[in-house]
Amino acid sequence: MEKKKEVEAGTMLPVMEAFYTIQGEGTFSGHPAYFIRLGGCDVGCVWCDVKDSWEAAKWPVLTIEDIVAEARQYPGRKVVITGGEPLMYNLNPLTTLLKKEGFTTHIETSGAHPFSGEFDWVCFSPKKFKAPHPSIYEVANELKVVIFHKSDFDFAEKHASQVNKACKLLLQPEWSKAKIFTNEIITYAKSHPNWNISLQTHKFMDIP
Ligand SMILES: C[S@@+](CC[C@H](N)C(=O)[O-])C[C@H]1O[C@@H](n2cnc3c(N)ncnc32)[C@H](O)[C@@H]1O
Ligand SMILES: Nc1nc2[nH]cc(C(=O)O)c2c(=O)[nH]1
Ligand code: SF4
Ligand SMILES: [Mg+2]
Repeated sequence: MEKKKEVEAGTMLPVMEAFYTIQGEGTFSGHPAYFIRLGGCDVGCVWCDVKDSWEAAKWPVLTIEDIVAEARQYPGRKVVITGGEPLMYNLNPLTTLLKKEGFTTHIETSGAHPFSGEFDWVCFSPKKFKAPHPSIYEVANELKVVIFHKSDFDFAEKHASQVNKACKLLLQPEWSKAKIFTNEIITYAKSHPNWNISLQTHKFMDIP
């Protein structure tokens, strides 16, 4: 099969980078995990911290067998699929293989494309720049809203009203605005205790 067809089928995927680190954000913050960062994103967040990932064509296209073989080199068995926007791709073949090899599968997504893949943990981080696809709301395990502007608290509540009942609710300061918004987020969580705070702890630790 030619590469383009393989990518459409999800049997080959553009990989910007893959690295073994500590999950810095969300419910699993502090847990060792192997990150697979897929290339390509069409959401266009002004404050995105990996704008380099946006152009899919820049990154090598690898077979899912090679991607999983690399992950197996490390002792951890949690894999986080991120990007870019990983749901631009059919993630069924990659996650099926990861699970067959004994990995627990997590995803970081804006939800802007139809959901695919078999995941143990779904982090849904909706964006104003491209509306989520309806398929994400019932599968999300955590709703992680980045706070960049005052209006993002209302945006967070709007999405909280649409996710499933078990979904955890997290507010994460946008990194460059953290000085301004962290106090507001603390005040908000104390008065709306259904919300918890997520920080990008890997940036404080200066690790990938
Ligand atoms: C780079 S994104 C990749 C996955 C997917 N495209 C998404 O946005 O969820 C990974 C996580 O980082 C968050 N993020 C990106 N830039 C950020 C920033 N400047 N400050 C705080 N969080 C950020 C996103 O909201 C998302 O939860
Ligand atoms: N350590 C670490 N934790 C993370 N959690 C989500 C990340 C992401 O970019 O998806 C990320 C990341 O880039 N590094
Ligand atoms: S959806 Fe994710 S990868 Fe895409 S621009 Fe936004 S933060 Fe960056
Ligand atoms: Mg990151």
